[in-house]
Amino acid sequence: MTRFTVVLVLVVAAAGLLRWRRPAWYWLTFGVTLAVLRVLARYRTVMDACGLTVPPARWRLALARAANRPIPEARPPRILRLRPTRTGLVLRLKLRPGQDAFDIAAASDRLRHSFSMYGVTSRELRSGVVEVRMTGYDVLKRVQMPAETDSRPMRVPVALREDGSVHYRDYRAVPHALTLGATESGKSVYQRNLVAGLASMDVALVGIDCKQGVELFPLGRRFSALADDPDTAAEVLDALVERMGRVYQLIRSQQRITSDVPDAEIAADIWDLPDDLRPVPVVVLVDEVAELALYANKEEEKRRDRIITALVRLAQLGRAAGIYLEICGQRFGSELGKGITMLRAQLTGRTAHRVNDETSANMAFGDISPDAVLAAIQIPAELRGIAIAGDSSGGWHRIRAPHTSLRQAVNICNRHADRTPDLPELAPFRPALPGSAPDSALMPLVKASSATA
Ligand SMILES: Nc1ncnc2c1ncn2[C@@H]1O[C@H](COP(=O)(O)OP(=O)(O)OP(=O)(O)O)[C@@H](O)[C@H]1O
Repeated sequence: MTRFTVVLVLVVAAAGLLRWRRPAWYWLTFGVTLAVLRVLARYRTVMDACGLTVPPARWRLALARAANRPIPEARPPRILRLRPTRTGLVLRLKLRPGQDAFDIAAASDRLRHSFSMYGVTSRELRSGVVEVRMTGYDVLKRVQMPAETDSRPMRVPVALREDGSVHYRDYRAVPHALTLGATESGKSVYQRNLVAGLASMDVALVGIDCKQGVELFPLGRRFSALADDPDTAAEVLDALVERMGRVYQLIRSQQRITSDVPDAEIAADIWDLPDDLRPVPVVVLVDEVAELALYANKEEEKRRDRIITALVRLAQLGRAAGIYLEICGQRFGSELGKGITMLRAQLTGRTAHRVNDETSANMAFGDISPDAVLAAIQIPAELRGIAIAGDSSGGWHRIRAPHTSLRQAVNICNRHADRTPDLPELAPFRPALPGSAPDSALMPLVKASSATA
C-alpha cells in the first residue's frame, strides 16, 4: 500500500467515525464541501427527475431549428445563491414561468433523498423566488445553539428548528403563549431555557409554580415575585392587574402631553414611551396551570374564578402594558371550567411537546392548524424535548430546546441576579434567598424513604 492510500483510508475512516459519533463536526469538516459539490453536480438531473424543469420557450426552439443547432434542454429554476450554513445548505431559486412555490414544497421529500440530505424545507421569499433549506444531519438529535443569535429585546432564542434555524420566542410579536405536554415530555426544560434566555434582558420575571415551587424557586434570584400555591398566585395576579392599570394611566398621561405637539409620536404601548419613562416589561411564567383551575369546595371555587379572571384580563390587555403570559401545563381545555377557552384564545403562541391523546393536541392546535395537530400526535415518546411550535398564522415547526440542566439555569440566573427589578406592587412576593436547611417537619419523610430504600 502506498503512503497516499494509507492517508486516504485514514481520512475516510475518520470521516465515517465523525459522521456516526459527531454529525455536527462531520458536517463542518467534510460534509459541507461534499454536499455543495453534490448539489452543483446533480442539480439539473435531479430537478429534471423531480419534475421541476420547464420546456424551452418556443422562440428558443425555433431559433435552434433555424440555426440547425441541438434542441435546447428543459430548464430548472435558476440558482440565485447557494449558501453553506452551520447545519446545512440554503439554496435560493428563481422560478421559471409556469412554476410556483408549491411545486418545490411538494417535491421536498424527493429533493431530500436525491441530494442525500437529511431534511429539505422551502418557503417563498417573494413572488417567484423560493428559499430551499437543506439540513445535512438531524440537528434536533443533539441541539447546539449557534453562538451568535439575534439580540433584539424581548426575543429569546429558545430552541432549534428542524431546518437548522433558530426558534425565537418573540414577546413583542406574540405576547402570550401556551406550552402543553404530557408528563416527562420536556416542558420544564423548555421553560428553563426561556428563563435562562430572559435572565440577561431588561425584564422582570414573575413565576407561579404550583408544583410547590420546585421548578422556578431555584431560579429565584432572578425573579421579582414568586408564588408556589394558588392563594399566593391569586394575590400576585391581582397585583399584576393593578400594575397594568397604572401603566395604562402612564401611557394616557404621556398621550396628553404629546397630543398638542405636532409631529410628536403618540404612545399606544410601553414601547412607544421614551426610554426614561418606559416601565420594565414583565413576563409571567405559570407552571402546571391546571392546579390553579381545580377546586374542591366553594371557597376554592371563588379563588379559582378570581385567578382565571385575572389571567384573562392580563391576556386581553397586558400586551400594551408590557405584561406577557407564558402558560405551561399538561392539558388546557374546557374541562378546566369557565373562562379557560376564552383565555386559550388569547394565548396565540402555541407549543406542544409529546401529548397523550388527540384531544390534548387539539387543545394546542385545533383552532390553528390541523397539520400541526397531526405532527404533535406523532412526536415519539423516546425523543423528549421535541415539540411542535406554531402561532395564529397557521405556520408551525418541529423544534427542540437545548438540554439545559437546572444547575446551568440556576448559574445563569445567579449571574444576572443584579438585573432583577424591584416592582413595588410585587414586593411582598419577592422570593427569600435560598440556602436554609430543610424544614424539620420534613425530616420524618426523609427517614421513612431511606428506611424503605
Ligand atoms: N430538550 C431536551 N433535550 C434532551 N432531553 C430533554 C429535553 N427536554 C427534556 N428532556 C429530558 O426529559 C426529561 C423530562 O423533562 P421535563 O422535566 O422538562 O419534563 P416535563 O414535561 O416538565 O415533566 P413533568 O410535567 O413531569 O414535570 C428531562 O429530565 C430530560 O432528561
